Amino acid sequence: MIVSRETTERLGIYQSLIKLWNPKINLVAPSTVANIGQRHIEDCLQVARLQGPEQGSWADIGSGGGLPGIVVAIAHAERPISFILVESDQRKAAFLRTVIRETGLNRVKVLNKRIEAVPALNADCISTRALAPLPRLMSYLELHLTASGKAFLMKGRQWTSEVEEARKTWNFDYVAHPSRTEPGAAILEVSGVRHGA
Ligand SMILES: C[S@@+](CC[C@H](N)C(=O)[O-])C[C@H]1O[C@@H](n2cnc3c(N)ncnc32)[C@H](O)[C@@H]1O
Repeated sequence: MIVSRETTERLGIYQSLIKLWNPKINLVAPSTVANIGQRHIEDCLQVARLQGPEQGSWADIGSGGGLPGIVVAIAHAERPISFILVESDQRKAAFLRTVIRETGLNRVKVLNKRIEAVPALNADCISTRALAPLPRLMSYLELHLTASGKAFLMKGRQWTSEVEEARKTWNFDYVAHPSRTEPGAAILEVSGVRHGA
């Protein structure tokens, strides 16, 4: 992926805002602030490098400080995709709105609600990192992903056992993309989610 000057500038603004707000609202673990570029930005750019939609709608759920939602929205700013960042915490939602304003991301909106309380989003793509175990994520995907849509779920080292657990109650197809930033972790590309083993 070629990273344009505009993308680099926006990512720079985003990192500065995380550093500014982090002492007050803990967007990322304080121990990782010195290494935001590799630990968070590069980690999330991996999602943008996978084969995602060229247009349509993309929901990032449990966005927190915008990881991976803001990073992907910056990387795909030229694509006609409307992004929606779902985040239940009011202060984090305020942070996300500030980032959107300061970076001029005009296709990104914030929904300050719990994902379970949001009417079906019919998203073409859903992303998430560190929100919930896979079985619970499946129920969110069933509700909010279009039938032909796909999800990118950033999972830690325990992803194989989470897949096993989810398989007990859910049918789904997946491809595991090994993480380049965290050994053993993976980005699960999931589609065809339906209830029943
Ligand atoms: C562990 S943080 C991860 C944040 C971000 N995705 C990251 O990787 O840094 C989980 C975030 O999800 C939000 N959250 C938790 N449950 C939620 C729900 N049911 N609906 C919407 N947001 C939720 C929390 O407020 C928190 O900001």
